[in-house]
Amino acid sequence: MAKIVKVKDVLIGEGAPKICVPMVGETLEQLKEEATYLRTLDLDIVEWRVDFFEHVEDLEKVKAALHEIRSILANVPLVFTFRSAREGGEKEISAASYVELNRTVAETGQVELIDVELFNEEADVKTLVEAAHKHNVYVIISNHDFHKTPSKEEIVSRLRKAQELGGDLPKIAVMPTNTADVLTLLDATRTMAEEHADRPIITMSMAGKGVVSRLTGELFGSALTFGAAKKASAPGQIPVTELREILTVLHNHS
Ligand SMILES: O=C1C[C@@](O)(C(=O)O)C[C@@H](O)[C@@H]1O
Repeated sequence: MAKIVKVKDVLIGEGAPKICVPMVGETLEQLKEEATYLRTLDLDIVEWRVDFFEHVEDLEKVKAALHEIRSILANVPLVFTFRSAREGGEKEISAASYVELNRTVAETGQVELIDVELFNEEADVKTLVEAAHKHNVYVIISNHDFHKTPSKEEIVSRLRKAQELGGDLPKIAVMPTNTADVLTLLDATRTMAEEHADRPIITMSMAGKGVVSRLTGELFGSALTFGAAKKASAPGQIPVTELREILTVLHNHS
């Protein structure tokens, strides 16, 4: 893992994993409250999980909400994520709407990163990477399996594909059914980070069994981890204050 991704003042890929906290508000009021609360926490990056937003299919309302969120968050880097229902999110939209939504937001210049799911048409992924990069927006290319943990080879191959497609931060989240699955994810992370990646990667094993993978990224090669504020966006996210303490202990003693 060589290159560092610098997002505003945050260096992803250097030192302890950076902490990203999702916003999951459904209304503009809830989002404003959430953003205000997040400003009081020790975190590095905020993710807007726009699939929770009641007006996600109205681009004007998405842009207006983004404007408000951006002004509250000030200099905190923001990831824009529409997580599809098939990958553990709240809603499903057409491929055309997905591209339009992400392209429009990337063009506003009000987010630093967008999350694009790997399992879209390859041409759509490429279009979004190009559009984002044109506006100096980084791209997380992500994949989620909420039911199982694929083999090590499959995890590495998906991360490599995300890298090949131009993702600045290849990411995968998988569900363990036993502790061996957690080891599979950690081993895949180590192999990808040490042997194939020329950029930071993000991995996690979800739910209770997988919590350890959200803490040990510095050792095994995952550069960013998701923590919860009031409400988690996926199983296994621990409160952000505890997360920072553990990451710091592991950083200072490794
Ligand atoms: O992809 C991810 C990772 C995640 O699913 C997690 O397991 O922490 C949480 C999501 O909000 C985010 O978009």
